[in-house]
Amino acid sequence: MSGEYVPGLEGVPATRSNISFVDGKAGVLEYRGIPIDQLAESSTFLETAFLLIFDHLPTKDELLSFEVEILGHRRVKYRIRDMIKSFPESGRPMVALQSCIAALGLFYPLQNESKEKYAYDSTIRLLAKMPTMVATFHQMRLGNDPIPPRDDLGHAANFLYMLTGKEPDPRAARIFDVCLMLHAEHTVNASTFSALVTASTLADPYTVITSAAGTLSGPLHGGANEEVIRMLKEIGTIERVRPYLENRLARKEKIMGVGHRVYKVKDPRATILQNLAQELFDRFGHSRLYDIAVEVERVCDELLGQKGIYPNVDFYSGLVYEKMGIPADMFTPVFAISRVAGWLAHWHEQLADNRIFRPTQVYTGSHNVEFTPLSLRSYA
Ligand SMILES: CC(=O)SCCNC(=O)CCNC(=O)[C@H](O)C(C)(C)COP(=O)(O)OP(=O)(O)OC[C@H]1O[C@@H](n2cnc3c(N)ncnc32)[C@H](O)[C@@H]1OP(=O)(O)O
Ligand SMILES: O=C([O-])CC(=O)C(=O)O
Repeated sequence: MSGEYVPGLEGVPATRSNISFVDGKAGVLEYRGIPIDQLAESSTFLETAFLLIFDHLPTKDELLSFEVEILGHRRVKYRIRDMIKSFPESGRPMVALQSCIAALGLFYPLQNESKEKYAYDSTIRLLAKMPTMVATFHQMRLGNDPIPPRDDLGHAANFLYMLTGKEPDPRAARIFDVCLMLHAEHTVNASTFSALVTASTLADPYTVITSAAGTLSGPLHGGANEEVIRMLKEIGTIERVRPYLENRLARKEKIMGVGHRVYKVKDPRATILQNLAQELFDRFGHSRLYDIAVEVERVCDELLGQKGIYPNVDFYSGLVYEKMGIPADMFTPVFAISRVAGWLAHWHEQLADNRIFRPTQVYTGSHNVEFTPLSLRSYA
């Protein structure tokens, strides 16, 4: 075994998995072997979640009963709503979501049921309740009562309704459902790795997903979608794109929404999201931020293309969400209500062949250092 330290574990396999596949040079992403563009064209988020978690496309009956079960678990206990009400309105929605997921573990501990039933029920609860908890926090921070889920609306449409208070246009709801599918899974990314590590200790599923959600929130990972919109607004006009990017690079700052550990070409999800953004703008009115984003992509290709840095999934998603009336600080929670499908799939896979994660380190400290009594310590 090599003891070589690899920063960021680049290229180091951390697990064996048959859930998804990425070819970063060809720009290919597959879930259970199915290319992402086929799923985006023909599937739904819940069908894709079933595929990821249960390793096959559901039959009609399987899909119906999965959808019905999720629909039946959308509501959250009034004590969770009370807890959310006590959160500061200015608090970050990802922290609120993380706290809510952890709290689910208090209300739904493993009791007398079999581990298999508990795993299944927890899977349904997390998929069903996370959207409601995200929307509840948003309504409550605005001083409103939470909007209860509507049984006549599908998963995506119901979330948009609970979040914005408006029933979405059916095509907008379908576009949002495709966004959920595109974000559902992506091999051993940072948050999934967190989920695997926590799962490997045999922690309960709510703790596993809490770990993963915390990791997703960072600006180098899922938090980048929010940063992209801020950046586009800060740039403000097409003329300012090049000087803005050049200044940022001169200060050695990253450009948000571009670059990827695995993709060295444009992320296939960014291509689909860009097409969805264009469709939304054609139907519901143009966004000047979209023109700025296209120019940022063009100038980034010029300045960073030779390093293999191109738009990732976080680059165009915020433009789609903004057009749907989703506030910027909700973009990462939206990512989480989708990615929970992938986290759960990896949790199931890890438990099927578990060994606790316990890597090693390259120690760079001293040895046999003599203890200095407090009265003699001075670091001036
Ligand atoms: C859902 C997701 O998680 S998708 C990723 C979302 N994150 C972002 O959009 C944040 C911006 N992007 C980044 O910070 C990075 O590209 C990451 C975190 C995604 C990948 O990081 P790593 O694989 O560790 O790449 P690393 O940071 O080592 O960069 C390699 C080189 O490319 C440069 N680079 C990478 N990304 C960027 C960027 N966004 N802007 C400018 N330069 C970049 C680095 O400066 C470095 O250059 P150097 O070799 O001349 O020093
Ligand atoms: O794979 C990664 O490192 C990040 C990413 O694109 C994702 O999690 O969707």
